[in-house]
Amino acid sequence: MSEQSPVPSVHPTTSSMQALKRVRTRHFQAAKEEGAPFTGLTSYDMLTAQIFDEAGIDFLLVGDSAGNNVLGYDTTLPVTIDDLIPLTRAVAKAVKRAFVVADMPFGSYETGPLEALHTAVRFMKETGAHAVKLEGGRRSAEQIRRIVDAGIPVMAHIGFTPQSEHGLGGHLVQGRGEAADELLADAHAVEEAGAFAVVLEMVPAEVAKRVTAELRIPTISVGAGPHTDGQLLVWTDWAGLTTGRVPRFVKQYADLKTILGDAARAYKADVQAGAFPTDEHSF
Ligand SMILES: Nc1nc(=O)c2c([nH]1)NC[C@@H]1CN(c3ccc(C(=O)N[C@@H](CCC(=O)O)C(=O)O)cc3)CN21
Ligand SMILES: CC(C)C(=O)C(=O)O
Ligand SMILES: [Mg+2]
Repeated sequence: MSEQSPVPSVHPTTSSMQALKRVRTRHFQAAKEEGAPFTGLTSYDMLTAQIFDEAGIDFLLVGDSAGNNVLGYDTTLPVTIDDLIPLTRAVAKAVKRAFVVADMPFGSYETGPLEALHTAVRFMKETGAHAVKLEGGRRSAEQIRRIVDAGIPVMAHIGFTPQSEHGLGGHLVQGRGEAADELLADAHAVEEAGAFAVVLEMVPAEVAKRVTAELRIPTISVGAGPHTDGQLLVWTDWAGLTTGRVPRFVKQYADLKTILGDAARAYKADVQAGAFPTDEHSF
């Protein structure tokens, strides 16, 4: 690093987000303008939320991916508001710095702006989350507008939207070829509706780059390449805990499946061998 141009304290070399007491919506905007990428992970419980918060992860999404990762469903479709409220409350209570986003589940906003507002109000009132997220571009624009007008920040989510996996015909990359224009239209629609950020899921990197350049609001990649303003991963994929198919866009930063499996086998072997518990574990 060159020492020739001292960096003013208001513009640290990494990100001005790191020093924040609490991350707020304007800081995502500032990060985009600074070109300092921010990070998010999903979280569904207090302990992971504390760990990720202390590690400096900027936002935690209490995703409806809890359906796959906590509740034992094959998809996110059966997940309800009542399933997510206690998980979101636990995450919001656990963090000091991270921005907490509550994911609105399938069937909680599609009928119209008032249903969407009612759901968003429930999450804000009952969980302590700082924003809500919902899926869909142009089709969800009125819902986004109504929630934002009530003073609730909205994170949009376009590209591959897991709640419509049957309509989309599987876990497929969105916005390829001619469909890039559709994706751009969705991105502009959510920005105009007042979303403070937009998740791009499973979108070609070059298309995500174009969206990021055209929008004023920050873009967040989950399987949309490196040219966005932030990155997001499902924590169980990222930590190597997922037992099912792990998407190609995931980088595994740990191997928790092996660590926990080895620990379970060692515990069982110790008990069978009389090696646990010993006097030091007894009263
Ligand atoms: N962000 C995210 N969204 C999801 O919907 C999701 C996760 N993560 N992680 C856990 C499960 C597993 N899912 C997925 C999603 C995509 C692929 C996948 O491998 N897709 C192909 C792309 C196919 C194409 O070319 O269109 C790939 O090669 O990555 C696998 C599992 C869905 N679930
Ligand atoms: C993958 C992200 C964007 C999500 O919606 C979830 O985890 O539920
Ligand atoms: Mg989700």
